[in-house]
Amino acid sequence: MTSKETARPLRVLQLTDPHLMASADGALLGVNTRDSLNAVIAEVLASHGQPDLILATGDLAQDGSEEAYCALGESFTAFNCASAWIAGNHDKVPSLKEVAARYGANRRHLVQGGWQFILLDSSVPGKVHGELAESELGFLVQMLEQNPDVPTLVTLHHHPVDIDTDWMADIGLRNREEFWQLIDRFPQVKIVLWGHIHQTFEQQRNGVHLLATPSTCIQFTSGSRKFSVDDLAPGYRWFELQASGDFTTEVCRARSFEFELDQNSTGY
Ligand SMILES: Nc1ncnc2c1ncn2[C@@H]1O[C@@H]2COP(=O)(O)O[C@H]2[C@H]1O
Repeated sequence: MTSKETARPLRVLQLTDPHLMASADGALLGVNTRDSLNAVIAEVLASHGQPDLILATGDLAQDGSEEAYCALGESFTAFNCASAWIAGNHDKVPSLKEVAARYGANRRHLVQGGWQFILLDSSVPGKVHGELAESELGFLVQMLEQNPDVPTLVTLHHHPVDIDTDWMADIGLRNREEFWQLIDRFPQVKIVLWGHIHQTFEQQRNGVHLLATPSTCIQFTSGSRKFSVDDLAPGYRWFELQASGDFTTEVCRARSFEFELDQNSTGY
């Protein structure tokens, strides 16, 4: 292997909140969610090419159906790499895990390209908000203690900090203080990444980059007090991770996807 090859960054794709449904016609506020996911995937391949790893960060299905998870797996066959799927509030964990296992995507820990990826399940059956069970927090600590010198990305579905979108204040991660007390003990954590908020979010906290990403279907209006959807195109997040712990990231959108969003909706 040449020195140039060893310096190649790990290319990681985050796809989030696709809200797929059992029916191929399934739509959220007028947007066909399979079509929008496939438009995002086409944009990834045209703009960035093949990733080395895909993180699918929850609300993979709107209806928790096996058909929806199979549709996700089939869409991901456009990529040559592994993916890892986590649950959001709309998912049904048993079905998700069963189908994810068929696609080799039922993973909660990976070490690749000199980075560690820890995937946490913050879903609470029947609830919109998130919470990390003791078992998830224990797993997080165990992995961080076992890999003290490995730059780390931690991902979950729910937002673990306040965002400037008031109607979402009560539907983030409830036990976030416990989460941050743990993260604060481990300086190798470089990134905390989530979905759920259907919008771009980028901040820093104690040197940790806090990142969230548009949905592959509909978008919520940043800064809105009430439920509100924005007509921004579906999107994804791309990372280039160096083994040193340095990284770049950007959010991109499916530029040629045409859709008619029901902007008068007051919720779903
Ligand atoms: N008008 C609304 N007010 C509050 N919450 C809502 C409203 N409409 C939908 N929701 C919930 O808020 C969630 C935010 O993102 P989800 O896609 O998880 O699913 C959404 C619904 O469960």
